Amino acid sequence: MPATTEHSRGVRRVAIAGLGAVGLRVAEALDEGLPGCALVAVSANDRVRAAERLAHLRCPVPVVPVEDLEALADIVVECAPAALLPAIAGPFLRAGKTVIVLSSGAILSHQELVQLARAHGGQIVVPTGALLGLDAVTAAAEGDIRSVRMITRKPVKGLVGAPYLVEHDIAIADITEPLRIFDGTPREAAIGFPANLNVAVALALAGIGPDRTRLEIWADPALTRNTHTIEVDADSASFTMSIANVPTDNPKTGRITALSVISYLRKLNAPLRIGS
Ligand SMILES: NC(=O)C1=CN([C@@H]2O[C@H](COP(=O)(O)OP(=O)(O)OC[C@H]3O[C@@H](n4cnc5c(N)ncnc54)[C@H](OP(=O)(O)O)[C@@H]3O)[C@@H](O)[C@H]2O)C=CC1
Ligand SMILES: O=C([O-])CC(=O)C(=O)O
Repeated sequence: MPATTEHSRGVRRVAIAGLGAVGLRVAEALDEGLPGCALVAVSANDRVRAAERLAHLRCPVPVVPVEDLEALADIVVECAPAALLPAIAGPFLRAGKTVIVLSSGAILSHQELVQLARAHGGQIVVPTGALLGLDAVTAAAEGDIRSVRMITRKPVKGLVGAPYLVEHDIAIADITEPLRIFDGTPREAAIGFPANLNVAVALALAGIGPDRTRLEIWADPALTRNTHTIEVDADSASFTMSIANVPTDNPKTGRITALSVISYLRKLNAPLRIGS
């Protein structure tokens, strides 16, 4: 029997659930061409507007409700509001397929999705997204990590409206100095900042979990970029890394987020794969 080659493995059909700052950029990259991947369908809230946003693609694809995606695709990129994670991921995982999750904060309150993946041979992929260094953190976690700390600084418009600020009556619209607005864990932040701190949950899942990881969030009126610094102390290494994200049209979301998904999809079929 001939050996299976990249060529004979066939093309992976990719669906995108959510056509905002992340989804549209990923759709454009797939349309431009990622070896071994083909965009087959997308979902959005406003399907008419989504079709208009896809009109410039070389090969526009259908815009369908999220429940129709699984029949069309092998992989789904979840980049929609966090509350939709189970509806998007569930059907793919039940079919033993792959779900790339951007709303990673929602994984903590939907652990049943991990059970589904385990039971049916599917996989949930949390890309590095707007963060950095998850390869080093997962490697360190194979040994003993003593502590992980993350400090996030965001422009005011990247934070306004977060439930934590509303519940604790913290006003940031008119601050003139940096203000620490949160000191806690990624598990708490996933509830209080569901659209702002997916990166902290991704870091926690890579390292020592959502209760032992420490997180500070600052609102900084002088900033134009979302910045994240992670500090890890492990028996294998100590490291500190920072990233300053250029925002997209959505001030909560850095440009590098979509690029992280694109690089993951490109690696799926690459003859030389860099990074884990
Ligand atoms: N892990 C990470 O590092 C990061 C994660 N994120 C997270 O990724 C997700 C996507 O971010 P972003 O692209 O900036 O978000 P946007 O708000 O820009 O886009 C969200 C998209 O979801 C669509 N949507 C809303 N309701 C539905 C529905 N019922 N069915 C299908 N689609 C729907 C919207 O449709 P419409 O266009 O019609 O309104 C929109 O296209 C968010 O959860 C965000 O918090 C963001 C940055 C970094
Ligand atoms: O964590 C997020 O969801 C987004 C974020 O901070 C960023 O884009 O820098």
